[in-house]
Amino acid sequence: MTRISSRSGLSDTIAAVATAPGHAGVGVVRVSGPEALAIADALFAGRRRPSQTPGGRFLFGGLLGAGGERLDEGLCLVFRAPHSYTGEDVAEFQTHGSPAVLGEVLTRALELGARTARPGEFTLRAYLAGRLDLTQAEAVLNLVEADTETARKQATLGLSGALGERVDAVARDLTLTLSSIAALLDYPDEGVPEEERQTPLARAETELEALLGTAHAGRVANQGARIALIGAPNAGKSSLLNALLGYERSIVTPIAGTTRDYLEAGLSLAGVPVTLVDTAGLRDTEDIVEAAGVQQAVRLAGGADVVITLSDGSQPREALPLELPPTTRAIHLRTKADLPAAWTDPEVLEVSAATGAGLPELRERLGTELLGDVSRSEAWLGSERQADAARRALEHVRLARQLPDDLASIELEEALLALAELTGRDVQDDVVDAVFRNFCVGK
Ligand SMILES: Nc1nc2c(c(=O)[nH]1)N(C=O)[C@@H](CNc1ccc(C(=O)N[C@@H](CCC(=O)O)C(=O)O)cc1)CN2
Ligand SMILES: Nc1nc2c(ncn2[C@@H]2O[C@H](COP(=O)(O)OP(=O)(O)OP(=O)(O)O)[C@@H](O)[C@H]2O)c(=O)[nH]1
Ligand SMILES: [Mg+2]
Repeated sequence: MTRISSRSGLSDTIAAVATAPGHAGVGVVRVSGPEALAIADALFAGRRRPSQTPGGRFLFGGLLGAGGERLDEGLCLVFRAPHSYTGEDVAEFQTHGSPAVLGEVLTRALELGARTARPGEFTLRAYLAGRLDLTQAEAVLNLVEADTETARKQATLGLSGALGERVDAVARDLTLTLSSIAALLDYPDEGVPEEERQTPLARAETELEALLGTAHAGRVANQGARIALIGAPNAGKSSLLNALLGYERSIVTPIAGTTRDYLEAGLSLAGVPVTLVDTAGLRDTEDIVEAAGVQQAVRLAGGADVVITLSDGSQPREALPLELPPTTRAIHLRTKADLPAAWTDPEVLEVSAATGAGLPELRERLGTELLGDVSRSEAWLGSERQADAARRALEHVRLARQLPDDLASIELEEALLALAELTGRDVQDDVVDAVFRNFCVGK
């Protein structure tokens, strides 16, 4: 991917295919910048010239090659600055969704003076035009990549500006405190009344803590999570994987040691994209293939976001031959609940892959482990970059609460800088570049 520098070449006109590679009903080429409508005039022949068409309209007509031949028939959408996604003049060509047509239309736009858009450059332009803040731009990225309901909901919330508003509310409290400190600095004997200083700061601290509490859920919603199934041979790991998936993905037999190589399968759980990992049953074994599988299982348990341990409820209980680190998010299951129980434990969830008993409860527990108890109607932090900035802001606010007025001011300025970086209101070019580098071309 080309490295972008966010402020260079912004007066150019850019073009890209906006739809996914491959064949589809309709495909879109987008052109944005000062020459967009002039390019459209040369590329498109309809009832009217695009440059003579008011913004917000579409034209039906022919898309023309260099010799005036028809490449396809399609639509031209006309947007006029500042009333477009980027804030610039934009022409969109909606063609039949063939890579051949889209490739030739794009080539023609480039011949007519556009240059290929860099990854995320349409959205970058929207950000630089002040139409989106950086949290909204990142929400666009998360929305394009969303596969599941929770990811989609959070991205839509972020796109509406809800996350930026949460951050701005904190920033207002910090500014308020800073100004009351500044107003009293000339009167060194007075100091800011404790209450005037602590109330907004306490509120800011609480809100930043709440925001940071959403970072894990945000990461899981956007990146997904890995859930490893761990237990002795025959505990019912593969059966549970199949039951959760709703189809027979993994081989199940009464022979202990059936699963040797690990196996992954994707599904949506709690509206979150999840990879379930079935592993070899843990035991000492002479079989070198199985032993390698057991080693893998231990490694997979270590790398999983959640570990589900399974113990056969119809057999005498045996301890898991594996120490999970105390920080592991683990759910313990007693399997084969349809059979007479050889043991019970109120701490352990009972499930039966055979009857489906306990699976709704298991899905709910998994939802809690994955997302925590954050409110789904509030905006969550949507990237590591945002979480990092929020963390720095929180540290400065905490310090400010313990320091005398003049030193507190310095910490509050720092906290405000971190928040401005979060929303992108005041941010270094390289941070912006790093955000947009993750986009695809055409977005
Ligand atoms: N064809 C197409 N569909 C798309 C986009 C696009 O660029 N093209 N979008 C891009 O990712 C998203 C929609 N986002 C957009 C946001 C603002 C404007 C826009 O023109 N706004 C003007 C006019 C508003 C109005 O007419 O009410 C404005 O805000 O002034 C267009 C698309 C999703 N669907
Ligand atoms: N009655 C009953 N039998 C089950 C249940 N789940 C699994 N079994 C049986 O238990 C045996 C082992 O099941 P698997 O799912 O292959 O167990 P596993 O943990 O994957 O075993 P390995 O791959 O050998 O480690 C099979 O005969 C299953 O039919 C259940 O919920 N109820
Ligand atoms: Mg198995």
